[in-house]
Amino acid sequence: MSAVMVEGLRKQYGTVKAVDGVSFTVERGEVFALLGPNGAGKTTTVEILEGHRGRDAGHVSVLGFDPATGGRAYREHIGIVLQEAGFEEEFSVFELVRLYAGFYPRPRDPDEVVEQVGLQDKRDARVRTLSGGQRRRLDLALGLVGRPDVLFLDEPTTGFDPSARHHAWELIDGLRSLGTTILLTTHYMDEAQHLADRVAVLRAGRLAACGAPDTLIAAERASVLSFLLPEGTAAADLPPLTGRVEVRGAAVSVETARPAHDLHALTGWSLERGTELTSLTLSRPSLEDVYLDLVGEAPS
Ligand SMILES: Nc1ncnc2c1ncn2[C@@H]1O[C@H](COP(=O)(O)OP(=O)(O)OP(=O)(O)O)[C@@H](O)[C@H]1O
Repeated sequence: MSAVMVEGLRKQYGTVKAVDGVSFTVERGEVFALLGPNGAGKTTTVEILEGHRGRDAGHVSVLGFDPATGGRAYREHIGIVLQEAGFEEEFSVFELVRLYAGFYPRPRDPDEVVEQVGLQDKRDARVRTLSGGQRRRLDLALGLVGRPDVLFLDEPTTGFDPSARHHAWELIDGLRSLGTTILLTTHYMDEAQHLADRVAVLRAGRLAACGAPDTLIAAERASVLSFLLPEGTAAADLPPLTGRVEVRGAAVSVETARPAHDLHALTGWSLERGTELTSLTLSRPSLEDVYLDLVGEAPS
């Protein structure tokens, strides 16, 4: 059985269709990222899965529970890291993590968790004295401490400095290797590409695409070969290529679904003529390129 099953999910606020017939599954042990511009319906979807919001229609199951009616038994199996968690400001980091550990039947060791998220230096600091990034790490600690089977991470690294982000990625990779199923939302495409086994792109409450990043990239976008025309040659001299050739001055780019074939034809042609293909590059499209094609705007 999949860890998460969503079928025909709908949620409307007044006239706004926040989630408009969304279906997907997340397998056990998978890291799954929900992507989409502001207002696309990511948080609404995740909060319905967490049991924090009701739905208007559709079927939802997480670990066999309906989040709307699963109650405490359900919540003992999940961990939640919210975008804006309100904390007890006068607690110390350790006290708060230990308090949360007490809510779960088989928690992780609070000291280990504090160390895992890189807050050991702040173990005894009051929560109110933490920086924004340190608070986000505390959020992560509170989500982890209950040893959840499914962990929901809403924009887990927003506000992190680059090294804290890489540290969080390692932590999430580590949780995956322990078999934790992770559903995260993010606006960082490099994060999704690095962490997620599969991604779903939401646009205006609907699923625009779903699949492994590499599969989506291969399906949606060709690779681009670029180089400078050797001196004394013209575009008309180029060998037959499968891709679409664009020439601007001496700069040639070839958008191709068969990069090995076209690269071979070009390098063979160049060697035969005793020339060099200066500035030759083969660029692999990124998830961000595909995302922009799908949602028609920059990630926000
Ligand atoms: N409680 C609410 N009342 C009314 N409208 C809401 C409510 N919550 C969300 N919406 C609307 O539903 C739509 C989807 O919002 P949601 O927060 O799910 O998007 P999101 O993809 O998480 O966006 P972001 O990237 O900004 O977090 C938006 O148009 C939003 O204004």
